Amino acid sequence: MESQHELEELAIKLYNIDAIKFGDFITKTGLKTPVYFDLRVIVSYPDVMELISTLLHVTAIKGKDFDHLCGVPYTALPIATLLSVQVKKSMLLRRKEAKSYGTKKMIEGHYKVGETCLIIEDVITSGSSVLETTQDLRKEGLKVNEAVIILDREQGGSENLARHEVQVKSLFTMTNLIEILVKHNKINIDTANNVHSYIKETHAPKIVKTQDRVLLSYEKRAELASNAVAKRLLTIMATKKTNLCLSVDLTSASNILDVLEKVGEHICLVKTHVDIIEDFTTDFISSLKSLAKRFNFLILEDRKYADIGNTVALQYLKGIYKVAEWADCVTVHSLPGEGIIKAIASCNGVNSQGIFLIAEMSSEGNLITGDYINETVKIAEKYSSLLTGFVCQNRDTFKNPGLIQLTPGVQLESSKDNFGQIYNTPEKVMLEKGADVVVVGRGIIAAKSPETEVIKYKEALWKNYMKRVSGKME
Ligand SMILES: O=c1ccn([C@@H]2O[C@H](COP(=O)(O)O)[C@@H](O)[C@H]2O)c(=O)[nH]1
Repeated sequence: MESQHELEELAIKLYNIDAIKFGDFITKTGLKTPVYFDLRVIVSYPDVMELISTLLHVTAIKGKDFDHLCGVPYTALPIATLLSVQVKKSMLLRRKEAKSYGTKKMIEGHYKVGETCLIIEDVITSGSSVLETTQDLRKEGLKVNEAVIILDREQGGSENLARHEVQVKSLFTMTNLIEILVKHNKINIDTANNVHSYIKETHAPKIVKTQDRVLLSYEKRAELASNAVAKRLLTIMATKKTNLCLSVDLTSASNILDVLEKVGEHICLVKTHVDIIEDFTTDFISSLKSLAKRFNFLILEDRKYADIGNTVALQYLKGIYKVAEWADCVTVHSLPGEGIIKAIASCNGVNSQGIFLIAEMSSEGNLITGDYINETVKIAEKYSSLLTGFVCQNRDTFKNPGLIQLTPGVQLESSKDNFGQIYNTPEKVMLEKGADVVVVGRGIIAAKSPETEVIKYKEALWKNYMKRVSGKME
């Protein structure tokens, strides 16, 4: 097979069936793009499906030694099926949600620990979907080191995956696909140049070189995040221009809703301790969720789970609070080990999931040691697509720019409360301590006018965020 000729034929077919569109589009993470790929339509075109699987076979798979194939759900599933038949290798199916009955398996099919699995995907941008599938397969003891892709958007996906030891081989990069379309007069040179500039602006090697996460903008960090909640939170922060999380540590449901009504437009996240509410009802949750939707903020239940996995799964799903049904994310101690993360992950499908792992605490005399912090970060690296970030106090605690540093213990003046809570200023946590999202509780809710106070915090935090991303830190 003359693969260049066939590749060009495929590019033209994809254009003709509207799998490639040019214009002004918004990506899943809320960013603008001049080109959009929708490869879901290919299932309606058997000739395109056949050409794709033949090309993937000939140019990317032939000669590779592997035991199984696994398509990233959903678009790549039929392609993986065709390939499995063509190359006579077994296929594995990764569920997006664990079954709620029976085996609760994430991976279907027959396999043995230590066997290798090749991943098949249609398009990669940040590489997060490939990474999620990789991590689920690795959890089962399978070896995953390669992914075969139809199109690499050249926005950092292959570099991110390489950092997780997954090598990417693609049929097209966005650059060569555009060249083919120009060559065959499908698009003009202006459209092509527009896409080239976009690739230059958004290509991630620049980002990868700048290892210091605190110098990157929240928009860029959203692209690098592999956890869906981290992506949403960073996008909200960038859109609303706020990195303030309000800790509504109030015991009356109506007081919580009143405060949120007044300050909702200024926050990106609300942090609850649901078990301190004396008049908790499911109506309260409905009102909380509708405020979150109206003002575009996420909900973090600061439950600080710390038991064995099985108990934590029950605490998260059951009881009167049913946290999994309404919280976008929860806080979790690393003390019991990685089982606690697996337990929360096994409950998925109930709500979009995020976990903030507690690496450090703001209280004086806490017992967390340097070794404990290092081991906590190691767990996080293993499960980075399940983690939204860390609750921590220092910029050196972790490096991964796709994770978020949530820092409590903040008031406008440095001080302490009567029980050892240590407060740093917005300037200090943003410029010295590396905070991304800053938690403020009593500084706002105990103020005479929370609606005035919230603006002071929001502005002080944002001013210092701008300072650090513009490189104007002293
Ligand atoms: O290390 C930690 C972890 C969590 N918190 C929580 O944050 C708020 C802080 O409230 P303030 O009124 O601003 O002190 C509170 O809900 C804590 O449970 C923390 O302070 N430190």
